[in-house]
Amino acid sequence: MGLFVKICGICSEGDLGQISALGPDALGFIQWPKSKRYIDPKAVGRWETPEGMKRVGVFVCPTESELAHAAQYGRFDVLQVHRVPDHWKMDRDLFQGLEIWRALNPDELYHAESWFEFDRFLLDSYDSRTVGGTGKTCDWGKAKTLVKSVEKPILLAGGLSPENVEAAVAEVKPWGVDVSSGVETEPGVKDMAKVEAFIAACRKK
Ligand SMILES: O=C(O)c1ccccc1NCC(=O)[C@H](O)[C@H](O)COP(=O)(O)O
Repeated sequence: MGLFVKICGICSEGDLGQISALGPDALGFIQWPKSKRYIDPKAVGRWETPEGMKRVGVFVCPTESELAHAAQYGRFDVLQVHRVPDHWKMDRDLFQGLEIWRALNPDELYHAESWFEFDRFLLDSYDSRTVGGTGKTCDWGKAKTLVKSVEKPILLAGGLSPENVEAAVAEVKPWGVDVSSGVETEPGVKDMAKVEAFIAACRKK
């Protein structure tokens, strides 16, 4: 299988339609109300997406009831959680059939004991002022070490763009990549030329 590509922070049905046509593997919808990219799960639920393209709901330290509500209304396939405490657990039985991805920054190696709970990991940069969509690259050297040492698939995120994604993939060798601000004109508004260039760079052999 080739590199898995996720375009995150989609806020409108118009952007969604155009991005879907460009063929990424996953589409991300921010479920954190403080984000400029927040989108109501009920709106997401009304939007159609191509068969097999994963719908990812992105949360910050969510409660189980918040996850259940959004998963139901947004029709998500994946729940991606950011900033959950070290020993955060969830009742996987309540979310059967859904994948759970955990966002980490490359310094959080010490989370290892709770890693088995998650299906995938997303390595993102850390910013004390906000959570995701920062446009800041994370430490690719540390990310590379993590990719080698952790058995589960890892997506690299943080500050990726059409210009640097090939170099990032060559260095880190992640299972997948995730981008948001590197393909935007402003927070929540995607630039289709950049999305297309990003996906093309990811698909280059
Ligand atoms: O994008 C947001 O506003 C956001 C807010 C809260 C939690 C996560 C958020 N984004 C998550 C993502 O998966 C982004 O794609 C990832 O952080 C990379 O962002 P960027 O550096 O802008 O490419």
